[in-house]
Amino acid sequence: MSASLFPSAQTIDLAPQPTVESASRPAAFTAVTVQLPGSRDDLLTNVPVPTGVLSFLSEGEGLVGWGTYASFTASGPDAAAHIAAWWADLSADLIVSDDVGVPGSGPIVFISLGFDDTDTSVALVPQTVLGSRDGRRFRTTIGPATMAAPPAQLVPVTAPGRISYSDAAVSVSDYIEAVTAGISRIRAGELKKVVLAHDLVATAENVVDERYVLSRLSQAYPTCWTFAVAGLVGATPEMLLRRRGLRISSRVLAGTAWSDRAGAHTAGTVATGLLASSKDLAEHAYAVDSVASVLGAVSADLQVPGAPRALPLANLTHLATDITGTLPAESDGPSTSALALAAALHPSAAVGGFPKDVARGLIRELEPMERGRYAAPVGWMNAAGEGEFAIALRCAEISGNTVRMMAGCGIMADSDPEKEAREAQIKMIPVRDALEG
Ligand SMILES: C=C(O[C@@H]1C=C(C(=O)O)C=C[C@H]1O)C(=O)O
Repeated sequence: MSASLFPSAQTIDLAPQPTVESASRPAAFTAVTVQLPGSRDDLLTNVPVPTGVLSFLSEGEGLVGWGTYASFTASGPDAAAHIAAWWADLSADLIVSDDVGVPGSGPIVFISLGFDDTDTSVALVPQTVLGSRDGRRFRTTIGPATMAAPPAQLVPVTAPGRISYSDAAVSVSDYIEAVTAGISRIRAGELKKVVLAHDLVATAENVVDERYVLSRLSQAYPTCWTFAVAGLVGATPEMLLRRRGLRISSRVLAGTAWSDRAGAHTAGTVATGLLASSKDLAEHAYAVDSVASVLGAVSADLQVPGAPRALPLANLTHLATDITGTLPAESDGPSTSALALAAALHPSAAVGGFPKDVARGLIRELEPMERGRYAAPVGWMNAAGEGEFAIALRCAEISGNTVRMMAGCGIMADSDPEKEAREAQIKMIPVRDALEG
């Protein structure tokens, strides 16, 4: 965990304070966004610090940030609501100047929620954000009105060096046992689907430079969202909730196949098999229904495709459904912010199971590890409640030389435990490859 930045408080911090000392707090805090000259260089190459990096990037567009203007942690069932209230207060106090006016310009907060009520959720307002949207570059600086944009003293990126792996809380054989138990419970009629995960620790020779991992992830998985918040770093293919103006969308994934033969994904055979797999289609349908039922309650025109498509990534192929809708202007408010909607969707059946509460209980019982912020919403939001929250997958918690990876699979009545264990291994490849360079 990002222990240096965020002590793992198990209680809600009810009196959050900006990290700037209130005694020395000047009268005005500003968020100033300026347009920068057009540039095609990778945003990550501009991040001056090796750790505490903030990132939310896809196809070269998005946001990176560093420095802490303010931070907040919370846990419990209302963690997201506490973060939302904190952010509303904090952003209301900022004097904003934004000549750019694109998604992500102006003041923003990066948020990474905890998976379960006992896991700590983190919110962080950076001092500096660099953004790229629709070909436009911008920089936002948040701080005292008198503060100039801090000069970026770029610390050179370093490689992690030799990597060794060891079991973490749930080894592969423990995982196979847990999946076997999950299958029995499904067959006994307790639930229909449960998503079970396990972890693996990589130890690097050197302190891990988050930029090294992020750059490699974004190059290998350009269509995924390369994210970093408080040491949780990954490249996820799954968008839980995006909100722009009143438009909302979600990319639901569940159902996975791969080939051990290089290049087989693009050949289409994996996709064809996946689209014909009744196990994967049923697993996918639970995930789609779990998202559509929540968003259908807030959007009268929700569009849900009748069948999934295949989404090939470099290491595997998923079944994917893109859902879109519009929020009614008259009922818009804090309950329909991107964060509130992401929290209401979490955990979707893509990472929890069905029925939701039974699956959550079974995960606690069969998975003897803390998910922390793995498999929970991660992203950013502005003061108007627009933003993007992906599901934190294909990721790891980085702390010093230690990198804890987590990955899991949707378990159904007809799952094969050995195959699910193999799938979880394949889902760890993105971070392993990024570390090994
Ligand atoms: C749980 C993970 O991935 C999820 C599970 C999937 C599956 O079981 O087919 C597919 C995509 C994700 O929704 C993970 O990557 O750890």
